[in-house]
Amino acid sequence: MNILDKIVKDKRVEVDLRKGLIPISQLETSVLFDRHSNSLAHTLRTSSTGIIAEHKRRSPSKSVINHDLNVQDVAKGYDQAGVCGMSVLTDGKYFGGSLDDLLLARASVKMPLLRKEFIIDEYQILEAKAYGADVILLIAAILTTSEIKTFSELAKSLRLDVLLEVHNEEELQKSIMPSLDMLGINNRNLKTFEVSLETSKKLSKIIPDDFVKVSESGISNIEAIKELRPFGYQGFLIGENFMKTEDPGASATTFINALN
Ligand SMILES: O=P(O)(O)OC[C@@H](O)[C@@H](O)c1c[nH]c2ccccc12
Repeated sequence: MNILDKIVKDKRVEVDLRKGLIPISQLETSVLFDRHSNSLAHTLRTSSTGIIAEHKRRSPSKSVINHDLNVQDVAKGYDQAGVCGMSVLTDGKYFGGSLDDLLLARASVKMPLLRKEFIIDEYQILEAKAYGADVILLIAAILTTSEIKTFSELAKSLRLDVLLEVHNEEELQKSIMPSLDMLGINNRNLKTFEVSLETSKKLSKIIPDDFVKVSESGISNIEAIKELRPFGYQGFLIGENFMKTEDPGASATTFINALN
């Protein structure tokens, strides 16, 4: 079993437990459920930098990245740096995150927040809304075409943006549909952890222009961004490069200043 299969197997158990404890009717009464969300796709379309900065304490590929920070400090730092949005990992077992991280980030900043999660059930989309997300991630490698359709349409009905992540042409072909806002090309293969910017370059050619293109993972310098822009990318998702430093916000500021 590869790591992605393991994560999904654990996730199904976790989601069933959550559902048993907190009914959907309770999620819908959250004060955040009626909050007007901010569109990340719109922000990226009008931005000159396109940086989406991630909060990630650890990962299966790198183990510990940073366990010493408060998510609210990281969020405020990223906000001051002028990033377009923040991605908050909410998976606990493999990434050391939680829905509380999302809630605390929401309480700290107004910018678009992405719930970075392995979504396999509609329930998690309602949770995303209830905990203050503006955007959800859907990972094509773990979903069927019909799930992508149902999940993205539910997200749209809640006024959440949808970032659909793919790693190869087959995943892209099975996923393209009008209920998506952004297409994310993951430079990291989630099954083998191999990282290559070539993945973004190669797949850019077959992404229709209606979607905002986001390049994800393994971006560690501004040269990578300059290399990817000519391929039509308007969004760049960066985690470890910022999170491995003592002050991710300051690192994002330096990075963005160098880009301008
Ligand atoms: O830390 P990096 O290499 O900059 O990558 C960030 C982000 O792209 C990565 O965390 C990610 C992309 N897709 C995912 C899906 C699940 C968990 C994590 C991810």
